[in-house]
Amino acid sequence: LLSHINAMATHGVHAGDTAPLWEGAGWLVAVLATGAASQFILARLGGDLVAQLRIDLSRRFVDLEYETLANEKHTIFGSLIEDVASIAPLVLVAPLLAYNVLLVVLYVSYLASVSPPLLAILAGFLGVTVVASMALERFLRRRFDALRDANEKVFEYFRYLSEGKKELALNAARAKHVADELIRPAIGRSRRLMVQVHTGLGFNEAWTSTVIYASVFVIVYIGYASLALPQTTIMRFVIGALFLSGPVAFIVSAARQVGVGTASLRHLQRVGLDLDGDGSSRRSAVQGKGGAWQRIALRGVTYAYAGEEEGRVALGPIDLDIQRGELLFIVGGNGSGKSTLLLLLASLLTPRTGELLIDDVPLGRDTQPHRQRFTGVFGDFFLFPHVLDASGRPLSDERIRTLLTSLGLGSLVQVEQGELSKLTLSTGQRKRLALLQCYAEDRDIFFFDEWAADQDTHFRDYFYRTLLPDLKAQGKTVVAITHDDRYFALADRVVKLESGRIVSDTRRRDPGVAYAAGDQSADHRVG
Ligand SMILES: Nc1ncnc2c1ncn2[C@@H]1O[C@H](COP(=O)(O)OP(=O)(O)OP(=O)(O)O)[C@@H](O)[C@H]1O
Repeated sequence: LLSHINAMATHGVHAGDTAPLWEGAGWLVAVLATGAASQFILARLGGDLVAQLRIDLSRRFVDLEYETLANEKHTIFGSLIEDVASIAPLVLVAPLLAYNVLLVVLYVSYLASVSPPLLAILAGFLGVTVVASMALERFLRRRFDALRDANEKVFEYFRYLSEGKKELALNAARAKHVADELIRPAIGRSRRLMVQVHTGLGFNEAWTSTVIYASVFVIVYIGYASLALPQTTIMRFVIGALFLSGPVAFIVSAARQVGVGTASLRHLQRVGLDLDGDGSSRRSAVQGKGGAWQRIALRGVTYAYAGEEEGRVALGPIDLDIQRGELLFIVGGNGSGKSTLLLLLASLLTPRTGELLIDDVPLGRDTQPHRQRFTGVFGDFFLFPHVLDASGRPLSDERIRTLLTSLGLGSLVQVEQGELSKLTLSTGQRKRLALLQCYAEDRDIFFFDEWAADQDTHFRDYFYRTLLPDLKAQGKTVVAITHDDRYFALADRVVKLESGRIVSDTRRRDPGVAYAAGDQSADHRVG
């Protein structure tokens, strides 16, 4: 089309000659057809790439160690929203960039056929633009990273708004503090950085189009004044150079998506979600089974959370042996390390020093099979609506209904194809639903982090006197964190923590006795 327009412009058109019109129309149809086809292919490719990116990212979130984000829940929230949203355009723009680079190559080869000396002048101008753009990109890179971090802070404060809604509704002074002292400055910082980077990029775009017009101006001038080229050559070249400005402008403007997207890629790398890494090894182990065991032991284990001051440990050093089938209570004051101990036992945290042994064999690096031995309810548990068995299959509706009834939830929650109808219950009722999930999973070790704290007296009693002994009777190992001292006597063993150390480890001499006296009423037997 370009060459046809050039031929018409340089040779002229005779009055009444419709042939060039038809030829032009033919070329335009070809441009439309190939343009539409390429856009369709690009859209499909872009859609596939974005979908693949989302699948990859969510898989990596699943694979990511709990420990990595233990202190930074807002990071995961922000990454899922911000990073996916900004990497997607980067992925989408990649094929378009390739397409425009190809156009540039085609136009340049056409221009080379028109006039190599004029192309050399144009290349000089474009070279300056490319070098200036690259320098700007390097300069803005740190700003883009700072912008990503500033947005992270904004997300953290947004979380205050959703999770602290009730507190904020009650306390106008706090609501004002969050809005004026936290959110507004954080948004202000993000806005400043956004203005800086987009001003820089906008300046670069304006500069690039000026350079292209300047190059056309200089080409016309030098073409006539110094190189004494024929008018037709200069005109053909100028039209070609103006065609070239479109793809060049696109490539320069893509720097926005590239800048934001690569900042998000670097952010993912920082939080351990590197898209280049290979998560397949851990994924392959997910299906692994725990295997038979008799004793889990911690030897000289210490743990310190990231960001804690040097030398301060949350737990340890600790030595602890747990026998299969034991009903163990972990007790102690707030912050004494009970939850941390539980996370270490389940190898959700990795000891800083010491090791976890299964039947005297160190656990090693592949912790997945060991984790499959555990099911339980964390202090800050999350409730999934789908009830699955140990191998991930939906539990039968009939079985779920039986469990719901035994947990006093039969009339509150319906079930259809393994999915619970609602999770919006009271805190105590939600904990019972969480317990239902544990029964569905039916693993070797059941753990409970202050499960009974939100239960009414009846259910609390039922938990300690019926549920826990039932689990033990089924051969399960039970580790329960508790403050309910009136039930301590029901455990086989009570381990007490203080300031991260075990200060007492008491075993009952006759583990059978207390259970014989326990409440075994049929209407509350689970399963
Ligand atoms: N995610 C975390 N990041 C940093 N420090 C933590 C984190 N979780 C716990 N800690 C610290 O580790 C220590 C032990 O905490 P842990 O939650 O294990 O105590 P706990 O005995 O379960 O307390 P509680 O009875 O209040 O639940 C505390 O000093 C606490 O400040």
